[in-house]
Amino acid sequence: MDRALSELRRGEPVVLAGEDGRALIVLAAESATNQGLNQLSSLGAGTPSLAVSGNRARALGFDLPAGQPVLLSAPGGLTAELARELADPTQGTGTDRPRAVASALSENAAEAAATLLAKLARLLPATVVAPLPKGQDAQAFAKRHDLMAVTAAQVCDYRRQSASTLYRVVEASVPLLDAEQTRIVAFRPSDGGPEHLAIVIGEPAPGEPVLARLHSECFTGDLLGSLRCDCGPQLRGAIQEIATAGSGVLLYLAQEGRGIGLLNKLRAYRLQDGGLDTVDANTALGFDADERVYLPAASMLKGLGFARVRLLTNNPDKMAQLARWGVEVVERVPHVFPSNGHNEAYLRAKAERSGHLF
Ligand SMILES: Nc1nc2c(ncn2[C@@H]2O[C@H](COP(=O)(O)OP(=O)(O)OP(=O)(O)O)[C@@H](O)[C@H]2O)c(=O)[nH]1
Ligand SMILES: [Zn+2]
Repeated sequence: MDRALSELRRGEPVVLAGEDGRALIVLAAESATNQGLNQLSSLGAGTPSLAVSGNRARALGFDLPAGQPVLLSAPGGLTAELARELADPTQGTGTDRPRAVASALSENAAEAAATLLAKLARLLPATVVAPLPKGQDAQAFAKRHDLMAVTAAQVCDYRRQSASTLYRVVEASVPLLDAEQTRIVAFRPSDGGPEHLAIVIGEPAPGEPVLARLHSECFTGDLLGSLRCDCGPQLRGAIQEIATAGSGVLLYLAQEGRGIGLLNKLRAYRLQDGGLDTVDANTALGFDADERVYLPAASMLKGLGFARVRLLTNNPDKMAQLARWGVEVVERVPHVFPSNGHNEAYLRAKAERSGHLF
């Protein structure tokens, strides 16, 4: 899977065997070149089309269900430029919709796995796809053409699989300005995927409910002090609050931009500057409003000996997901900071559209 993700990022095709018995040759729309599309045409059995999420299709103006994958075909032929424009609302003129014809696919179509594969590669959820010639075995075809091959089952199971293989790599003492008695415990999945950190302050007693904060990475807010969001104050505020309480743990989770990745978050910011709120910007790009998964967080907490938490959060989804993955949230501790003159609309959207409890 990780090799397939990196192939997609490099603009190389990957073979994907669907649950529906069909197999596709897949290119990520945002890294596709015309040379790649030609290669797809000559390898595949049909004209390449663009697979997008239902959210992206709706943003393009097609009246189709949000949750289903959609196939866009271009009557005049799909070029790399058109694929990118259809995939990326921050590119092009926004007048491409009439140049594409949309058809909704079933939820378990191989194209849905192709979209998820692009998301896992931290790319826009849109792929150029061509069906494998009839009667071809996906593995044998990939081997013959020196391509990576994955199955839809591997794609759909990737996050769970990755979280279940997280292991402790190293632990070191790192005194912090606001919490001198701090250690960082680093976790890595066995496939070499994203690493997550547990920042353990003081000596929380295993078995007792631990004061915990799940913090999703925010390069702009955490490191640069961006005023567009509330992440910086929430990060430092959590460290201070845990230190004041005596002990606790902050998980620093590698899921930037609510799981869409930093570059896509910057794309979402462009759309927000054009008038969309934080939720609509995500869906216009083709993502869900929130793509985060807290299974790695639950695995890390349990790995550290904590099955019960007092959770610093305003986000009900964090509590629901932790409970689902076997960590009991015995109490929610509100984690609210004053707005700063730039993030009012963002905070309002969190409360009104994402159900945050302010
Ligand atoms: N896609 C997207 N992500 C954003 C935006 N603003 C902030 N983020 C990301 O949102 C996440 C915020 O994470 P958290 O503070 O842990 O979560 P939260 O949902 O705000 O929940 P609580 O703070 O626990 O109440 C970080 O990954 C940020 O990078 C935005 O406009 N778009
Ligand atoms: Zn932020």
